[in-house]
Amino acid sequence: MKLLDIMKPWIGNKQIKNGLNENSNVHSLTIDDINWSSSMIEVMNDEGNKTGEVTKELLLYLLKVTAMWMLGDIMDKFQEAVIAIDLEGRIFYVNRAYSRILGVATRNIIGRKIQQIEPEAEILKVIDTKLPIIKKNQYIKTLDKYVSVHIFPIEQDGELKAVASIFRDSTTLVKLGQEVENANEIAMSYRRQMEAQNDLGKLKIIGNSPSFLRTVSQAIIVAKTEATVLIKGENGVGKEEIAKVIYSHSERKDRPMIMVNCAAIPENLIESELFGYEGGSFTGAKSGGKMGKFELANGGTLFLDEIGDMPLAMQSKLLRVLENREIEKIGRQKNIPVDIRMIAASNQPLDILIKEKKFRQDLYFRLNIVEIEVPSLRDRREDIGLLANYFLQKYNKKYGKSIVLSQEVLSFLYSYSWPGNVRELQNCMEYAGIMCFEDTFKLIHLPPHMKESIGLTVEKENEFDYGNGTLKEAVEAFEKKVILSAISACEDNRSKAMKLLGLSRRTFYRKLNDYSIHSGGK
Ligand SMILES: Nc1ncnc2c1ncn2[C@@H]1O[C@H](COP(=O)(O)OP(=O)(O)OP(=O)(O)O)[C@@H](O)[C@H]1O
Repeated sequence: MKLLDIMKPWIGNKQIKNGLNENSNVHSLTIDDINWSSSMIEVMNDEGNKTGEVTKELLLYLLKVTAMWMLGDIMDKFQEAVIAIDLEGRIFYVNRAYSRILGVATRNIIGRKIQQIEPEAEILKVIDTKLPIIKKNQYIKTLDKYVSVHIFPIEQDGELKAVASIFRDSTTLVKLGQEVENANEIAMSYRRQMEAQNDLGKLKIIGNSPSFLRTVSQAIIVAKTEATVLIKGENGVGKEEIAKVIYSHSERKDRPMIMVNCAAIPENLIESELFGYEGGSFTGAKSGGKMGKFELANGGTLFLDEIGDMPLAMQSKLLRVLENREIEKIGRQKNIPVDIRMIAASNQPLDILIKEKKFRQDLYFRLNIVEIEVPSLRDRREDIGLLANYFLQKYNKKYGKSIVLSQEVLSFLYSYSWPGNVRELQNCMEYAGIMCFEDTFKLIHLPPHMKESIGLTVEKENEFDYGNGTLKEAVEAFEKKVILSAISACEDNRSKAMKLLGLSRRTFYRKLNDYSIHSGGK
């Protein structure tokens, strides 16, 4: 390999004076032949004949200059920006990518001190520390760009001479990464929704609306933790169902879940119900004592429904349990340690109860570690059809029927305000399951309060004229009316009316005869 051939692209065919013979062929200096111990280096032609001489210093200088040109040209091809500063911070080298990424011309940078351009520049730190810095995806505010930087000291014979920095514009990469992350997030949320849907299938809880699926996803996520959860939502929205989702997805699913409806326990019994008592601790106490719900739930989960109805004195006790994780059993000297995962639910706005001093704020904060809101049925009307059909099938099975929803009822269900939420819808379907003896569930089969809401007349019991006769006459008149309305509700289908009334064939026909009820219910 010819050494000067390497230099050729940079120094061209110019003959180098000052040490090289006028006639020497600079292309013919062969690396392998150089005798570096000599102060003069011989230059040969291609045939191997000596054509001249060059001093070692000059050759070394040429090599350095060439190397710099060469490297400079190579570094200008880099996508990465390169900058080098001396120990005073003066910039003595930048490549083309540097001026492109920073948007400044090289001539405006070379010779300037980096302190004037960027006083806080990381590169300055390396002058003091002599330690390299590697940073990925640093956001540069002034450029609105992300860069990955590698700053390193340049030392010669153990002495720091300069500091260089190579950095890459990683904005596209970072943005791509962010997009991938977003895509992952979306995929995750779809996955969670899918899981939620599968779980709904297993749990027999119905709903496909985004807001309901979000609630279920939240429940599944929080289930894996030990956090106390407060479930909020109107009456009958399915708070208890969500509590079951949390329980069935938690680590404690194999241990008991004890449910307490705080509104259903009389105030004077709530303490003994929750905390239990030792035998003989008060008059009327069972001799063997009683385990409270907390003790029963030990190691498992306690679901306190309607927490807003808990008396204030009990709230203080509950707060103590949550803080100390031990219960004070009535009549017992020593507290009992408990390990309980708490889930509470309320359909009352606790913030208002707090303002009215009916609910302790400190207890609220203790319970409300994670809050889950179950949306009202009004706010997820997409679920109405699904739920209605689910309940109708359930009650069809229970009452041996095969009723289907009519379009008019379905439209009504979608437009109704559902103050009682899912429970009201469930009751409506059960009512139809009992009262409808046709194949189609029509408006007339809706429960009375719903019929009234759309102006359908409802026969009221107290509108019945019992007359002034004997009790027997009044009972007979009433019986006739009930039979007639059953026949009418079943559109003159007597077998259905018979079933609706719960009468045997013989009794039914005897009564038709007794009351002279003939065709068409007349
Ligand atoms: N998504 C659902 N899928 C199927 N059934 C549901 C769903 N949500 C609620 N239900 C049913 O509706 C009824 C009321 O639900 P739940 O008791 O969970 O409501 P809640 O909000 O706890 O009521 P409350 O405010 O009275 O305590 C229950 O019979 C329950 O099984």
